Amino acid sequence: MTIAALRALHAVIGSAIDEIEKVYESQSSSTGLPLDYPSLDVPFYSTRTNPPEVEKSENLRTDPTVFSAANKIVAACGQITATVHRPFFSLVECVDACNLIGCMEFVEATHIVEILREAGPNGASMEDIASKVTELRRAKDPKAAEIDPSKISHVLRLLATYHWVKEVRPDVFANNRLSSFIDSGKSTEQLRSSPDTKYDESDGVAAYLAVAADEVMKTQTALTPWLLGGGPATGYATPFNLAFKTELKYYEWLEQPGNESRLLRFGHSMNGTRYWELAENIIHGFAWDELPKGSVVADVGGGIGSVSVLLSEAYPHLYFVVEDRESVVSVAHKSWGSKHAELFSSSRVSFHAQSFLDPQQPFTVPGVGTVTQPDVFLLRAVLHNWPDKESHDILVHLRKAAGPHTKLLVVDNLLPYACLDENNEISGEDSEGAVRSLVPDGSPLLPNLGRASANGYLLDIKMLGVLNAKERTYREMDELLRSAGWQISRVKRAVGSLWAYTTAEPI
Ligand SMILES: C[S@@+](CC[C@H](N)C(=O)[O-])C[C@H]1O[C@@H](n2cnc3c(N)ncnc32)[C@H](O)[C@@H]1O
Repeated sequence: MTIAALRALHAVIGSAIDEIEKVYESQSSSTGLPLDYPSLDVPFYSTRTNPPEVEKSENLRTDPTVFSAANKIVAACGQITATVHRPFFSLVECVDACNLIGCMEFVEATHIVEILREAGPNGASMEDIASKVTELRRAKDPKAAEIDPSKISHVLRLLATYHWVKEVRPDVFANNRLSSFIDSGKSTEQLRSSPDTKYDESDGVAAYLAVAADEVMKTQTALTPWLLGGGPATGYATPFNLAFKTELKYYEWLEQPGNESRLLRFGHSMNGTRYWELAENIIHGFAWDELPKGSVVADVGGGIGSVSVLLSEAYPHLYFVVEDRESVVSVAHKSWGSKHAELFSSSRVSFHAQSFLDPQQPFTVPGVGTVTQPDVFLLRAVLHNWPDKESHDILVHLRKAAGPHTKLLVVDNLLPYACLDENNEISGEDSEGAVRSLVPDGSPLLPNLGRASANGYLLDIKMLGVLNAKERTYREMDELLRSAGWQISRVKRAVGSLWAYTTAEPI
C-alpha cells in the first residue's frame, strides 16, 4: 500500500510543521518578538551581532520540541524521496556524491562564502567571484592561475541545486542559510593579508569541511580494498594507512613535517564537531547534583578541559581533573588565557598528564589531597576513537583504579539498529539504552529516524576509515563494558541526536 504509506509520511510532515509553528507562536507572544522559523534563503552569520528576533528564532531551533519535529520532517522527506525518486537517480546521487564533495572543497578553498557575504543579498556575478578569487590567491602566490568564471558558475550551480547557495539570477550567486553556516567570519581583507589564519578564532566548520574533503575522502577510497584484504591483514592498520601508505597513526601522521597546515586545520575542525551534540546536554546527562560535596571527577582524555569547565560552572561542589597526554595538558591551562581563572586557581579544574593506555596513577588535587579512586571517570568522545581491544584496555585501567562507589560515564553515540529491536533488554532503572525504536508504534518512519540520524552512522564509518574504530550499538557498548568489569546502570539519550550518556558501575 505505497500510496497509503506516502500519505502517512506526508501526514508526519504536516503535524511536525504544526508542532514547530506552535512553539514559534507561543514564544512570539511571550517575548513580543516577531519570531519565524529561519528561512533557507536568508544567511545567518553567527559571528555577527544579529537582531534579537533573529537570534531567538535561531536558538529556538534547538528547543527539544522543534528539534524533534525537524528530525521527523527530515526522516519523512528522506523516506518519501527514496520511495518516489527513480532508483537510478538515487543511485547517481549516492555514488556520485564525490562531485558534490569536490565542489564544496573548491568553494571553501577559494573563500567564496566570504566573498559572497561581502557581496550581500544581491550576490556576485561569476566574473566578479572569479576575479576576487584570483586576487585573494595571488596575495599568497603571485603565480596562482586564473580560474575560468564559467567553471565557477557550474560548480556553484550544482551546489545551488542542493540548496548550498542561491543562484539569484543566471550566473549570479548569493549566500543562503546553508552556505553562511560555513562562513569563517573573516573579511576578504583578512584573508588577503593573512591567508593562513582563516580558521583562527572561527567556529571550525570551514576546517571540518576541508578535512572531510581531503583526508577523509581519500581514506575512504581504500575502505573496500582494506576490508577485502582482511583489514589489518593487509599490513595496514586502517584504511587511512592504506590510502596514505603510512604506518603512522592518523594523529602521528598529522605531526609529520609537511603536514603542519593539516595539523592546525584538524585542531580547528574539532571545534566544528561540537555541532554534533549540544555540549550543554552533559549537564543533565548524569546525576551530578547527587554527588557529595568535594567529589572528584577524572575527565579521561579530556583535552584542554572544555567539558570540565562547563560542568564545573554548573556544579561548583565538584572537582574536575582533566587527564590527557603530556603534550596536551602542558598547554591546556595557557590555552584558556585569562578565562575561568578562578576555576584553575581554586583547583576546581586541574590538569594531570596520564595516558589512558597505561595504568591510572593517583593524582593530587590541592585542597582535596591524593586521589586514588575518583568518584567519576568521564570518557567523552574517547572510546569511539579506539578499536575494541584498546577500548577494553582503557576501561580495564579505569576499572582497576575504581572504588566500589566509582561511576563511569561514557559519552558517545549509541547507534540504534535500522529496524525494530524487539530484544530490547533494559539494564538500568530508567535506561534508554537498547531502544525498540526511536519513533512511536505505528509511525511510518524508519525506526532509527533514517536520514535524520544519518550523522551518527556516517561518523561510525569515518571512525572505521581513519582509526579502525567505531560508534557502538547499545549491545556492543554493553559487551565492551562488561568485558572490562563495568555494568551499565543507566542510559540517557540526547534530544535530537544519537549521542547518549551511559553510566556504568563496577561489577
Ligand atoms: C576526540 S578528543 C575528546 C576530547 C574531550 N573528551 C572532549 O569531549 O572534548 C580525544 C582526546 O583523547 C586524547 N588522547 C589520545 N590518546 C590519548 C592517550 N593515550 N591518553 C590520554 N589521552 C589521549 C586526545 O589528546 C584528545 O584530547
